[in-house]
Amino acid sequence: STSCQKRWSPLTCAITPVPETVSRYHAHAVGPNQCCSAVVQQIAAPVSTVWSVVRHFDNPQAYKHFLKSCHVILGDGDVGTLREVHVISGLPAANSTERLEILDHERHVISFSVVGGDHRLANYRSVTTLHASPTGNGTVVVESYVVDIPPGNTKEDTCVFVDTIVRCNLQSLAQIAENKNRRNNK
Ligand SMILES: C[C@H](/C=C/[C@]1(O)[C@@]2(C)CO[C@]1(C)CC(=O)C2)CC(=O)O
Repeated sequence: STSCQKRWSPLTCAITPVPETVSRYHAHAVGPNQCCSAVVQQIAAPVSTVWSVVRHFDNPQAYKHFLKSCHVILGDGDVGTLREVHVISGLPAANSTERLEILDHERHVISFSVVGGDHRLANYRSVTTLHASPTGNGTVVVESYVVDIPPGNTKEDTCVFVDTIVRCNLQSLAQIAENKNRRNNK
């Protein structure tokens, strides 16, 4: 897996057309007291393997290691389902109530919004899309978000905080998907 966020070279970006799911799903309306960013993670496993992990809205803790538990409080796993997650100790957060906004198994798009909870990221919404790597049979994950800047915080600090958590989550997703891919290929 990658040890840090991999940036595409200008050449790669120049010759790789932007998939329509990137332009369509990662464009966020950002208000004056909000911040927005995106994290890109390369994974050495096929999109189908990565999707088999990230698609389970009721089991984020499978790869999000800041979460210690999750249970569904409403819905059947489709758009509109509500989950409540509980956070490990040590973070400025205890729990969060989150709504599934998009779950597209064809385009490999999952999106959720935070609708409540005891934490500081009000109106957090993220979109995660999976793309087959331009070369080889790996996956490029793009996760973007928009969130209110908490009172007393700067835009930069908010982005650093959220980018750090998202990057950890995607690095963990890479490990899990690559391990699963190795097991599948045994
Ligand atoms: C940044 C985002 C999650 C954040 C949190 O889940 C939370 C909603 C409660 O605990 C956190 C781990 C940190 C926080 O302050 C707000 C990443 C993700 O889960 O996709």
